[in-house]
Amino acid sequence: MSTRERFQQTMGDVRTAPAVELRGVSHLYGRRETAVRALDNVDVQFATGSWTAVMGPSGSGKSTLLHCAAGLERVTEGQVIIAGQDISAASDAELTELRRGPVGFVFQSFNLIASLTAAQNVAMPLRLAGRRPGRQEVHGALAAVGLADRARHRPRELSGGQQQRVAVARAMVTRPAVLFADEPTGALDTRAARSLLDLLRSMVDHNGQTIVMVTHDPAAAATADRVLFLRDGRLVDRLERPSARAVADLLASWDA
Ligand SMILES: Nc1ncnc2c1ncn2[C@@H]1O[C@H](COP(=O)(O)OP(=O)(O)OP(=O)(O)O)[C@@H](O)[C@H]1O
Repeated sequence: MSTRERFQQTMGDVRTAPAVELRGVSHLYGRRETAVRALDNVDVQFATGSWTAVMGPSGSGKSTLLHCAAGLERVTEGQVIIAGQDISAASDAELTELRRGPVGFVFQSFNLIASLTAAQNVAMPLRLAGRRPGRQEVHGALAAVGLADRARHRPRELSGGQQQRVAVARAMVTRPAVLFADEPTGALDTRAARSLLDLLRSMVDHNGQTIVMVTHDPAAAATADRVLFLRDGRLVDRLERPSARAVADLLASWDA
């Protein structure tokens, strides 16, 4: 194989490499007899430019999976590889760096700072990383979520759906390789939820964003490319390009 062919093959591998990979990941909370095995030997890959929904009963380990995959929680066993970097052995300082760069997080409760404007909230991750936020950068992130005209508004002057869009802009301003979302539509009404899901869909389709999202809502899960089902800390099922009906049927079959 020529050098050029080898180079092209390597570039192909880089492009098709998963954005996040969990290898044999287990996570225990507590110690000895009181320990809870929240994740049990999970192997999964999240392809670059794909959107995965994670579902399962309460306590099945969904948030733990998200937190371990994002480097917010250290795994007890196994490896987590984000953007080609094994973070399992990363130092606390390296994990902090990771949270300021390759990973973005959106929570159910928005978590915006009430006293700051939308633009100041979006600028916060850049400031925390020691950077002086550029006006274009911050306003570009707000414009991308359809809120260019709300930059000076404070969270209480925005609807729930708009606040969650600000949270998405804040997560995206550092251009993370992966956006993790924990019940992002959980506090929104049906219309605001739909609009947020459409925004996430277009980020995947038009920008090649990778998204991993925990949800209880079959309609939200059906907007993703793939749904993974967790039970007792194990991946027990998956659906590709699911309909809301298929997701709801599978959930119902577990309760039966
Ligand atoms: N900090 C903690 N200390 C001890 N046990 C914990 C802790 N966090 C979670 N657990 C336990 O780990 C298991 C998985 O919890 P996790 O929050 O990941 O579930 P989940 O599927 O996200 O649940 P829910 O849908 O209710 O949010 C549960 O049994 C839970 O009680």
